[in-house]
Amino acid sequence: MDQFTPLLRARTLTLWLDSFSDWFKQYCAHHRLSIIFWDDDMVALVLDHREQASYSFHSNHVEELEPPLPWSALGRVEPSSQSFVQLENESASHHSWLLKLNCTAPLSAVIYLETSDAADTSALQQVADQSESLAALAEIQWDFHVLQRQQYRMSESPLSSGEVDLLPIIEHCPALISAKDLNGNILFVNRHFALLDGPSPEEYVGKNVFELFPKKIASELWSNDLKAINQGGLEVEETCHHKGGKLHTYLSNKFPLKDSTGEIFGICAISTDITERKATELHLRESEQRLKTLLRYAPEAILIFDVDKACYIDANRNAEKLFGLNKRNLMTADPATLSPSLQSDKGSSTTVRAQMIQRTLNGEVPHFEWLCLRHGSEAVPCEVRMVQFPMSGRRLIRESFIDISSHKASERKLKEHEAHLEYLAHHDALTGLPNRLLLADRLEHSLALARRSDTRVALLLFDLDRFKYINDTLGHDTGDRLLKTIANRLSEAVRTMDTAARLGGDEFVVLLEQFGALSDVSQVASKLIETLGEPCNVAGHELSPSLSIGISVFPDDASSAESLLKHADIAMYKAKESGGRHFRFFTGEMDQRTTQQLKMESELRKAIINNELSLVYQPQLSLADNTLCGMEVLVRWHHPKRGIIYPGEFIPVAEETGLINDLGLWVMRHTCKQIAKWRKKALKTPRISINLSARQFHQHDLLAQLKELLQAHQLTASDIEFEMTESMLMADAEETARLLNQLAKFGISLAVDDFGTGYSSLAYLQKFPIHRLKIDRRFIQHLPDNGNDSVIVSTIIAMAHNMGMKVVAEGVETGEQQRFLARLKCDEAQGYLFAKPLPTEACADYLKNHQADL
Ligand SMILES: Nc1nc2c(ncn2[C@@H]2O[C@@H]3COP(=O)(O)O[C@H]4[C@@H](O)[C@H](n5cnc6c(=O)[nH]c(N)nc65)O[C@@H]4COP(=O)(O)O[C@H]3[C@H]2O)c(=O)[nH]1
Repeated sequence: MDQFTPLLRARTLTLWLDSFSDWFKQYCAHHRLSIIFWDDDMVALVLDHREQASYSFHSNHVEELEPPLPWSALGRVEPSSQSFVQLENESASHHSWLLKLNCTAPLSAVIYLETSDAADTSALQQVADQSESLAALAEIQWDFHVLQRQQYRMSESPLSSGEVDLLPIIEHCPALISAKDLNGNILFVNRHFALLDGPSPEEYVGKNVFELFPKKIASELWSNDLKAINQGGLEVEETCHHKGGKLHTYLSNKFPLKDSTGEIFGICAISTDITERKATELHLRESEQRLKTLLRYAPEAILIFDVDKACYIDANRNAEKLFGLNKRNLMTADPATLSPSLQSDKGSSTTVRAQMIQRTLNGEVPHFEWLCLRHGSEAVPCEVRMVQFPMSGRRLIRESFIDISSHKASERKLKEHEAHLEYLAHHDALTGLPNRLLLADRLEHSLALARRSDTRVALLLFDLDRFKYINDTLGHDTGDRLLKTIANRLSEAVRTMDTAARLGGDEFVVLLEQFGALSDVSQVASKLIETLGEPCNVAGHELSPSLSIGISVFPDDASSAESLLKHADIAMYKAKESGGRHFRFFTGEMDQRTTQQLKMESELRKAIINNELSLVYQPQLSLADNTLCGMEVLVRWHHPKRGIIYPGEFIPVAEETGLINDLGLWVMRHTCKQIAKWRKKALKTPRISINLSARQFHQHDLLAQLKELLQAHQLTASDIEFEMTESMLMADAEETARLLNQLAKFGISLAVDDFGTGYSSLAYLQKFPIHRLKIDRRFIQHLPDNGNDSVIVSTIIAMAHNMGMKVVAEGVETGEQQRFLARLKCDEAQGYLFAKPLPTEACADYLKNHQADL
C-alpha cells in the first residue's frame, strides 16, 4: 500500500476498471455487473456496464442487491445517505468518483454479477479471476457474489400447459397464416385473409388454391408448397391481390406439417406483407442509383470521404482525371498524398483539411481554394466544396473539386496586364522614365520623409535649349531620338536612390534626396549640364544638346511639392535668360515677379468680363500719295487703380496664361462691331489689322470664330487683316503654312509684324501666303543716318517686292524718315508722324477727314 500515492492508486484503479469494462462488455455482455467501493465514510461507485453510459449509479439498484451490501461494514453510510445522493448527482464518470475516495486508507469492494444462466460457469469464473487481479493490484478487501435470477422454462409456460388458447393469437397475427393438405386444399386460414381479393376467411376452408386464386398465382403458390415439402421448409417471396385489385408482395415461410408419428400431412405458410418494405427498398435502390449517376456524370470531380475510416470510399471519373489515379488507387490513397504539403498561402494542407472536415461535420458547407496533386506531382488549383453526405448513420463527406487552373491562368494574365497598365500609367512611353504622376508620388513621399527626418530635398528641373527648333527643322523622329539619348544619359548620371523623370515635351526632373550641402546639388547640376550636353549623333545629325536647370530646395524654397516644382520652373527660366547651359537656384526675388504676374492674370481675367478694355486705331498711309490705306487696332486696359496699361505689359501675361484667347476674341468681336457701326454711319473704313497671338493662331476654331463675326456684322474678309510676329511663324513651319493657307483661302490678308527681329529668312517666308511685311520700329528709328539700318531696310523692301509682298514701315516719327522710305519705294508707313493710336471717337473724325482716300 505504501508505495501508492493516493493519486496513483486512484489512477491504477481507473485504468483497471477501463480495461475490465472493455473485457466485460466483450465476453459477458448479457450479465449485469455492479462494483461497489467504499472507504471509511463513503460508498464510491456502482458499475453497471449495461446502462447507456459505461458507468452509472443507481441507489435503487444497490438496495436490490443480493446478498445485501454489508451496510454494517460501511460504517455510517446508508443507501439514502448524503454520500450516495451526492454521487448520484455527478456525471457518470467513475474517475471522479474514485478520486473522492480516501485512497490512502484501506479500501473495500464488492462485486455482484447477475446472471440468468446457471450453466455459464466459465464466464463467472473469468469475472472472478479478473476481480482477483483487481484486488491484488490495488490491495482492496474484495468480495465476489454471483446472483442467479431465474428464467421461465417453456415447460412451465401457461401456453404449453394448455391454460392459454393459441388460436386467437394465430387469428389476430398480422400475417397470413394458412394450412393446406397435400392436395392443396385449404385446411385453415386466419382472419388476415379477409384482406385478400377473395372470399371471406371462413369460405377458404375446403377449397383448392386453384379455385381461390388466379391460375398464375395459384400455380406459383402450389409449386412453392411442393418445394417446401420436399426441402423440409422454404422462405420465398409470393404475390397476391388485395381487395381493390392491388398486388401485394409477401415473404412466406413454408414448412411441412407433421402428425405425432412424424408423417407429413400438410403445409403451413406464414406470409408477411413486405410490399411497403420492398417499395422502400426499391426507392432506396433507385435513389442510390440516381446518386451514383449524379456522381458519375457530375461536371466536378467528386470524392466521398469516410470520416471514421479516414479514407475515400467513392470517386467519379472526373476525380480520376483530376488526380490522375484510377478509382481503386484513389480509394486506397492516403488523402494527405492527394495535395502538396503546403497550400499556396503556405498553410499546412493537413491542418487546413482537418479544419474543413470539422466545419463540415458541424453542419457548415465550406467552400475554399485548394491545391490538389495530379499524378502525385503536378499542383492543380481547385475550388473545393465540402458537404455532409448522410448515409445510414455513417459520417461521410462529399468533396467536389472544380479545376480552376485556366481561370487562375487568365487571372494571372489579367494581373500582368494590370501591372503593365500600371507601369504605363506611371512611366513615360518614349523614354521609360517615371512620368509626372509617379514623380508627384515620389516627391510627396520624399517630402514626408524629409519632414520627419529634418532633411532637405532638391528638385532639378531642366529642358533642352532650342529643342523646338531641332524638332521643327530635323523632324519629330530626330527630336524623339534626342530625348531618348538624354533620358539614357540622365538615368546613368543619377544615383539609383534619386528619381529622374520626364514631365513631358523636353522637360525633365531630377529629385535628389539625402544630400549634404547645397554645393553637392550644384555639383550634380554641373555634371548634368556637362554629361547630358556632350555631342551626340542622332539620326545622322551631329547635335550638342544644351540644357538650363532650375533648382528649388525643400524646405528652403517651398513646403509643398507643387510650389517646389513651380519655383524650379521659375529658376529654370532665369537660367535660360542667362543664355542657356546654366543652372540657377530659386530665389525669393524671382518669385516676386511671378506673384505680380499672378495678380495681373486675375485682374486681367476680371478686366475682360468688366469691359475694362478698349480699342485704339492707328492709321497706315500709302507713302506714294499720303492717302489712308489701313489702320492697326491696338488694345488698351483701363485699370481702375493704375489707369491705362499698355499691351506690352499685359499681352505677355495673357499669352502665358492662355487668357489671350479670350482677350483676342474680345478684340476681334469689338473691332468687327465698331467697323459695322461706322459703316452704319456711312463712314468708309480701310483694311483694319488685328494682332494675332501665337496661341490664338493655333486655336482650332479661329477661322470659324472670324467667319461668324464677319457674317454677324455683314463684313467681308477683305475688311480685316491679321498681323503675326515673325518668331510666331517660324515656330512650326509646316503647321504655320497649313493655317496661313486656310486663312488666305478665306480671303484674309496677312502681315508679318516686327519683321527683322527674328531669325527668319525672306526665302523661308516665300513659302507662306504673306501679303505685307512690317519692318520693326527699331530699324526705322535711326534712319536715314544709320547706314546699317538703311541697308537692311532697303534690302528688305527690295526682296519683299521681288516676292510680291508689300512693305509697311513701323514707328515713322519724322518727315526725313518718311521721305527716305518713300525713296526706297516702301509702300506704306505707320507712326506718330501721321497719327498716334486713336480712340474710337477721334478715329471716327479721322475717318471722316479721309473719306476721299477710300
Ligand atoms: N515709339 C513709337 N511707338 C509707336 C509709333 N507708332 C506706333 N507705335 C506703337 O507701336 C506698337 C505697334 O504695334 P505692334 O508692333 O503691333 O505691337 C503691339 C502688338 O504686338 C501688341 N498688341 C497691341 N494690341 C494687341 C492686340 O489686340 N492683340 C495682340 N495679340 N497684341 C496686341 O502690343 C504691342 C504694343 O502695342 P502698343 O503699346 O499699342 O504700341 C503700338 C503703337 O502704339 C511711333 O511712331 N513711335
